[in-house]
Amino acid sequence: MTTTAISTYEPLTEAAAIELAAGLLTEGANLECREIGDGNLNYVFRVSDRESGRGIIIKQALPYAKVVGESWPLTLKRAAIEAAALRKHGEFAAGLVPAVYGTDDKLAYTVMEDLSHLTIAREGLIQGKSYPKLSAHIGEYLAQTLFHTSDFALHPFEKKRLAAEFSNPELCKITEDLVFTDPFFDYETNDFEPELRQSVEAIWNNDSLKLEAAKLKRSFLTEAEALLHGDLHTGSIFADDNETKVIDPEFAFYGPIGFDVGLFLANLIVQGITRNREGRETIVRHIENTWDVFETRFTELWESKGIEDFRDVPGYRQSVLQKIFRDALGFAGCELIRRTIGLAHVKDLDGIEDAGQRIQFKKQALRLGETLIIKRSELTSIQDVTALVEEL
Ligand SMILES: Nc1ncnc2c1ncn2[C@@H]1O[C@H](COP(=O)(O)OP(=O)(O)O)[C@@H](O)[C@H]1O
Ligand SMILES: CSC[C@H]1O[C@H](OP(=O)(O)O)[C@H](O)[C@@H]1O
Repeated sequence: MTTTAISTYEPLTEAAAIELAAGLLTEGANLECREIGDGNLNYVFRVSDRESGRGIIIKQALPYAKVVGESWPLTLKRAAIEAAALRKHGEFAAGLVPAVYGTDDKLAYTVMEDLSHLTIAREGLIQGKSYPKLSAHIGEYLAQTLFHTSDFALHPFEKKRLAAEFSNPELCKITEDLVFTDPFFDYETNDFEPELRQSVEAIWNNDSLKLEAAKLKRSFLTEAEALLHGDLHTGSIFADDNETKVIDPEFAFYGPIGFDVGLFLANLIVQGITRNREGRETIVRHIENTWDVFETRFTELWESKGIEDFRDVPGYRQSVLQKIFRDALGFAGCELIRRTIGLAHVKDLDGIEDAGQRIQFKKQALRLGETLIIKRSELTSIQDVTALVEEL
């Protein structure tokens, strides 16, 4: 795709987005455009042909975090990272990410496949949808993207080249602060109802919990295991009954494999907390199936494509998967806590209108988060985890 005549960064308008899209949609098409971004950080323009309804998406980074405003400057490079991660992950999980049609680093935008025929999984799950293929698809996505970008599959030179290409310090700092640090201290970014103060202060005063959070943060800071999505929550997944597409990898970087796995599990758990017994079963099955599919496919890839000299040493693969599982539970615990009392909440919980019920669910989320962090070495199977959700 060619770049525009605009030579310096400026935020796109709907009219400018139509101009950019004109060459990509059918010539002479009668185009319309709407800014549809509902995330925390970026503009998302949908340009479509009024007659056919066919569209494309132009996602543009702003030089600051949209949710806070200009007082929180943020690198424009995140747009290039997101496009490169979509392309790299697409090499291994084709069909599970949107196609990228073009990028412009100066204007910090990516042109990609329009997925408007699907629904954001968080929204659908809140409405009670079950998405029968969601966990099989995400388990597959996790195994393919994480295995193929790790030292288990790549020559060490290529792995380190990719790790350098995906250096993403500003976005990582957001996660280091908002997921791993701020919720564990009385910091002003935190945001919670007064009814939760007692539970929150118990977290701030719990040194054993904080010790484990510190270890998890250190893993996130130091363990360059694979190219992560970096923010794999259910708001970053489009789905229907047959299709699943993972979007928004602007937090991509080389980090611990369990982080992507844990974030997805945590966001399923949050949804499970809000459901009645029957609805919760669907979520429990998704939690179990995500791990089962991930573990099975990772094992197959290990055996068929693994290049590590120690690959066939008895017990090595099992120890790698055990570490990923343990890390995933710890990271899931941190995600549960930060989505409840940190800066960035989730609609699954905040959208509950009955205040008493909302507070009860949030307390459950905090308790489960603490348990996953503290007991991550004792929970040895995914059924140990789902038992905790079923017991609620
Ligand atoms: N490829 C796409 N097709 C259709 N809608 C999209 C697409 N990408 C993003 N969107 C819409 O824009 C919203 C925000 O996109 P997202 O990538 O999550 O932005 P942010 O980085 O700001 O969180 C999504 O929730 C979805 O509604
Ligand atoms: C100020 S960024 C807060 C939060 O937003 C990101 O999510 P998304 O881009 O999907 O809206 C990420 O989870 C950050 O932690």
